[in-house]
Amino acid sequence: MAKIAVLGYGTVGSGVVEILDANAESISKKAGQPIEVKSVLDLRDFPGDPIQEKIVHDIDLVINDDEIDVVVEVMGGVEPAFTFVKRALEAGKSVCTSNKALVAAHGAELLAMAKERSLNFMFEASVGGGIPIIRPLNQALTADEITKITGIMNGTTNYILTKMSNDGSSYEEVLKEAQALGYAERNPEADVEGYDACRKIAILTSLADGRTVNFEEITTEGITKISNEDFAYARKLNSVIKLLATSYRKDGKVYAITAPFLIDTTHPLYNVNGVLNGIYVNGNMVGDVMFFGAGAGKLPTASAVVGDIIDCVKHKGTNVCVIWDDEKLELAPTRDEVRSFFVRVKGNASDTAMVKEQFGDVEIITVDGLDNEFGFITDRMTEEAFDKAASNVDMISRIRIDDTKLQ
Ligand SMILES: NC(=O)c1ccc[n+]([C@@H]2O[C@H](COP(=O)([O-])OP(=O)(O)OC[C@H]3O[C@@H](n4cnc5c(N)ncnc54)[C@H](OP(=O)(O)O)[C@@H]3O)[C@@H](O)[C@H]2O)c1
Ligand SMILES: N[C@@H](CCO)C(=O)O
Repeated sequence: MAKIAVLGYGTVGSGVVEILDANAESISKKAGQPIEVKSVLDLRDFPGDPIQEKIVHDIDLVINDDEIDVVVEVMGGVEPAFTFVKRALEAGKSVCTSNKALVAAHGAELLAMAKERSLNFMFEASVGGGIPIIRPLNQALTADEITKITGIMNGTTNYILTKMSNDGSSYEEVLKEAQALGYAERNPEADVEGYDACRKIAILTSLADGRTVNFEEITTEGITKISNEDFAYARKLNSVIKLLATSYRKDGKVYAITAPFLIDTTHPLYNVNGVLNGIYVNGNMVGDVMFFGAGAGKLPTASAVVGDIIDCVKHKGTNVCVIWDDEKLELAPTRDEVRSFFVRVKGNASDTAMVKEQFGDVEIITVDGLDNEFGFITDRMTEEAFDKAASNVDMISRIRIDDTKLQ
């Protein structure tokens, strides 16, 4: 019998307990022994909940319990999660977490601590909820040099963008729904301002490269400025607006960005809607690979955590090697990136001289009901050249265009 402790009995933590109970028999077969939740650390009591007798409020009761082999950190935030996880590893316990804030900030250090002690630090649920993406990068795709990762990596914002686009729902209303469904972060600013997706692409890029990406250096824009007018133009262009987190390697440099992008029907992520996430990976040998599934929510996320718990139990005494060290991976500047942009400007669609002077002979796009403005799509140009040209027109908004295609 393997005994574990769960830190945090919220959306994910309660899902972990539920799955270990519901699938106890098959999990026991796969792990080679039954897995029992010995204690659950939380700030609250849960009277009436079957877990109530296992609730503890003092982390020392977990750390000092020699029967506990695996600690599952699903509280969120960097502190005290970081301290608790370090203490668990120092006490000889493997750790599984869904906490991307923790992994993006301290992944390399915690992996090194686990390796030194023949333990494991696993974090499959930290990116893409229930979608397997960490293990594929660590194991199945290691023959390749990863040339590009681009994905919809935040369920909350994809849910919001899908509902706003398809049903015309208001931003505030759909954000509340996403919170009620357990998708959003405790402070949903992390979702809607793109910080959560930024941390996820930092984790994936660090795993793909083996060096650490500082997530704070990734250009990051959220979805809060996307308007119903933007969706109207997107529809006219047979396109949708998605929050993409992307990194790619070009001419020996690595670029990374998290921002809303306009994508058309030929894009591999065009049909990834609602809370679903989709992650496209290109390897220099395998070519294109796609990962798709529930990106957030109690049971999908907990499923990925329990997969890690089983792996930790199976590998007790053996470190499953993950190459991610603390050497810094320098990112190339966003201003050098080349792409097209969709732009909305103020003015009459018959008076486009200034736009054409700056951007060349672009095709003018108008939408019925949107007066005194028009849109256009630029040729491919650097971000720096775009910003310079855009400063000379009366721009309302711009959305980058991603033209990833399955090859
Ligand atoms: N929800 C998802 O779909 C999802 C998906 C993937 C990853 N994640 C990640 O998984 C983690 C947990 O998310 P969640 O949605 O399950 O959050 P949650 O519902 O807020 O649950 C967190 C739980 O931890 C407890 N907690 C917080 N600080 C604590 C402390 N210092 N000591 C003991 N207990 C503490 C909270 O108690 P109180 O409520 O009393 O504060 C709460 O019960 C986060 O890192 C999140 O980013 C979530
Ligand atoms: N808040 C996150 C949870 C899953 O990481 C999201 O919406 O994707």
